[in-house]
Amino acid sequence: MAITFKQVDFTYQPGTPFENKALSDINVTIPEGSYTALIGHTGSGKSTLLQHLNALLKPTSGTVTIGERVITPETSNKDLKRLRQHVGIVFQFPESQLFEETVEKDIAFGPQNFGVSEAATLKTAAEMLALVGLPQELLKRSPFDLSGGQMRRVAIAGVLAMQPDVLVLDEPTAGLDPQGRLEMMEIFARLRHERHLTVVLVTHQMDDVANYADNVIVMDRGRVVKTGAPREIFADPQWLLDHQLGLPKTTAFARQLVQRGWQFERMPLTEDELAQDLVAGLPQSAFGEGHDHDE
Ligand SMILES: Nc1ncnc2c1ncn2[C@@H]1O[C@H](COP(=O)(O)OP(=O)(O)OP(=O)(O)O)[C@@H](O)[C@H]1O
Repeated sequence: MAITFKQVDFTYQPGTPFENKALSDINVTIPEGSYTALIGHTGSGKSTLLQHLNALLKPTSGTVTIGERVITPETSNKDLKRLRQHVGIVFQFPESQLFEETVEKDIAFGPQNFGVSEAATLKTAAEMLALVGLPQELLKRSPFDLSGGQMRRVAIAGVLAMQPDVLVLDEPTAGLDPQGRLEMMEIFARLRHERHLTVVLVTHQMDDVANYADNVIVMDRGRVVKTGAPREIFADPQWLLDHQLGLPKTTAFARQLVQRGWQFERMPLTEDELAQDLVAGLPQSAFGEGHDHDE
């Protein structure tokens, strides 16, 4: 499901002393099936744009087309339930929204609200728990007895239980340890392929952008200032610095090598690319006996 913004402005609390224009003239498409990263320094408008993806906020002017549905400033709040089923948003620290007595009931809550039978929703809950990498014995436990990382996975399972076409993630790894972060990011990558999801990731982690995204939207002061593949976005470090953004660690390291005379045919973005390029650029004598350089 693609989502397209046309000439979208959004102003918080218009006509009051707190009036704040958070989005200006947004024209951008999130292509169906893409893994789109939304980046920009703090206060640039990412969360505001994100809330337009399922009409939690409606544009002050312009249109947002979500699949077939066109959202305008006049769109009524009624009748948005279906849309919200198609676009699932995992907000920051989603575990804070858990509330049911058991994990199973929490995951089943959304589909039950849509009138799905209890038996079917409990089956879905079990499936979704497995999908986020948690064991079935947690189903009957209270979500409040789980670790923070497990609680977050349960909350994500609850969003997935609605079978969304688009999964929107607002800094989903915030506060997790490195292993937890990696596992979480791998779950999203797997889900994207298995369930043919369109993924939108709001993040400050440039390594995650380099490793997972195939499309990037850069925001600055309420405007989209650049869109493109990660390689295009990370090609100009000075531009990134000017917009208070960094480079992926691998690219930053590769730049250090370039300053010392190393030549890359393309700037490596991921550890894998860096390792390949380094090995390809080293003389055979750098390797132990028996190593096949082209392996
Ligand atoms: N409820 C609100 N009322 C008024 N202004 C708001 C509200 N929410 C956000 N803003 C303002 O809108 C602008 C964009 O904020 P937004 O939260 O979308 O940025 P962000 O890029 O998501 O930031 P962060 O990376 O810190 O989460 C900021 O100037 C912010 O202060």
